[in-house]
Amino acid sequence: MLHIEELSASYGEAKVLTSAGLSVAQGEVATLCGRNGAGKTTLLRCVMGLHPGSGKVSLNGTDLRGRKPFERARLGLGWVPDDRGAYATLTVAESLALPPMRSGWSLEQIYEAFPNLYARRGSMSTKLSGGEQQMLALARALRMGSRVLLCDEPTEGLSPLLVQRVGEILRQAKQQGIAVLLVEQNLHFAAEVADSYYLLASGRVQQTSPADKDLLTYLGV
Ligand SMILES: Nc1ncnc2c1ncn2[C@@H]1O[C@H](COP(=O)(O)OP(=O)(O)OP(=O)(O)O)[C@@H](O)[C@H]1O
Repeated sequence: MLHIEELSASYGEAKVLTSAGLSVAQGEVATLCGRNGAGKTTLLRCVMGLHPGSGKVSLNGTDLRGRKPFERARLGLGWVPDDRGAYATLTVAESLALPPMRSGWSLEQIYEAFPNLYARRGSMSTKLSGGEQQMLALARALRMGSRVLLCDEPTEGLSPLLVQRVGEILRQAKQQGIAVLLVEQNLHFAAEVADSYYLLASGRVQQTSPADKDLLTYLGV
């Protein structure tokens, strides 16, 4: 579904990605691990078209090179950023009422899956707690009808109960054939949802597994 090949990216002279590649199939959750500063967010940003990169990114066989972020979103990429990206001028209900780009979850489905967002539907998005904003970012991607979710540390700073909720929602998305590229440092959480694991180190990506001692040593867990 999502295929990344020989992706390279830099900030000025500093090379962050050098020939990185990975694939995520329909209904698969692929976890991307790596140390702080390894380039995980940069990789997601390149896939979304938010940072320039050379190499090939394709979605269901469609080459995304040269396409703007909104075009990629229309093709089915959903961005769940680590800074949550809440709209400062919209309430929760207004954020979720934006017309879906594709056929996504209904508002009823969203509010059933995210009861805390239903409770806070009249609040300004930026007044939500960090965890609630994280939920809103995920809810918006599902509401938009995204077929591939690019999730950047969706459990960061969440209470154990909310982490569990995110896990349930990702499993539900998987069952619907949605693919997820998950940047996650919490390997215990990843183990509950992931089908495959990749490690980003020295600008390259290699397939790994949570049982791989090298991975655990590398991540210091
Ligand atoms: N806008 C920027 N300008 C210059 N350098 C940047 C910029 N954004 C990120 N970097 C650098 O690029 C490298 C990769 O950053 P990135 O955020 O992609 O890593 P990461 O693996 O997601 O890290 P973390 O786990 O800490 O979020 C880091 O060394 C970072 O300092």
